Amino acid sequence: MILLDGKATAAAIRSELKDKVAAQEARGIRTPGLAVILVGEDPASQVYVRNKEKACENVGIRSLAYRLPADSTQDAVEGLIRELNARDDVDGILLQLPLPKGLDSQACLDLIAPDKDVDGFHPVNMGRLALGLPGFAPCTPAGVIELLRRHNVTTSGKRAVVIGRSNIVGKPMAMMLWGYGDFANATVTVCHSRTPELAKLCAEADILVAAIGRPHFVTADMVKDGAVVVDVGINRTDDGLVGDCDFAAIKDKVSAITPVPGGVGPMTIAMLLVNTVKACENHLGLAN
Ligand SMILES: Nc1nc(=O)c2c([nH]1)NC[C@@H]1CN(c3ccc(C(=O)N[C@@H](CCC(=O)O)C(=O)O)cc3)C=[N+]21
Repeated sequence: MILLDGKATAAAIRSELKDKVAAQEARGIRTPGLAVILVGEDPASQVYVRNKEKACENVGIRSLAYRLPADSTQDAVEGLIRELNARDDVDGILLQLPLPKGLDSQACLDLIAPDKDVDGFHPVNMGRLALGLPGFAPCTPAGVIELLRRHNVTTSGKRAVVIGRSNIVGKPMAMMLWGYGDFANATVTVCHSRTPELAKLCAEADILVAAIGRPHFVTADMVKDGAVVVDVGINRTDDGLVGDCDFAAIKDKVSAITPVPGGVGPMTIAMLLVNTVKACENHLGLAN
């Protein structure tokens, strides 16, 4: 069994980015800038935002944090986004989700300039992904693809099953497994809460991606012998942070599996940094 080590892979990506940013800086090219907007005091979001700031610092990306009160108006959040859209020193804008109740997150995301949308959530970038055009892909599925690629997991011609159809993970994940650049080329099925015989379908998967948000949802009977299992779940339970898969029960059946923590999570942040460096290169007219 191969452990798909997201923590180590993310560290390797950060180190590559760090060298790239340092080399550009040495040539007098300005460093990439990422603006992170956090509205409210959700404790998990605060931890994520702090981790993103640390990751930026680690690779030499300037991070600008904007912390707005939980009772901010829609106009206040939109005003900040417009201001950041107009700033030449801001290459990427990340609006930490979820927003406090009463705020319209889609309206905010729609306002982020697509060339600064390093989360890949803007309809233009989702559309570009669907069409196979260059743009920004959402960081979590992009991180999964990169993790598979760097571990030489064969996806071409394989049967992939994605559990979950969210706009930020399941949907873009399925599109990327169909084909992403010259990678993937899998045959993809997306299942969800109303899929009949979900367990049976999953058990046919060569590659199984779990993005449901329910601890230990994927049990041993749902996993084919020798399958590659990617666990996107981040569930905070009394037993600590657990994924969507019953890792202990399936680890001996699989050919490869991601741990939680230390799997997809760190890759998500690494891809945010990749997208930010790419946004900066695009803004400066450098090839990437
Ligand atoms: N605009 C926006 N973009 C996001 O990308 C975004 C978001 N909003 N809202 C919340 C989710 C969640 N997310 C995670 C990123 C890293 C870890 C991560 O690194 N997890 C560590 C554990 C960290 C811990 O202990 O909590 C791991 O899995 O090893 C987890 C979750 C990004 N999100």
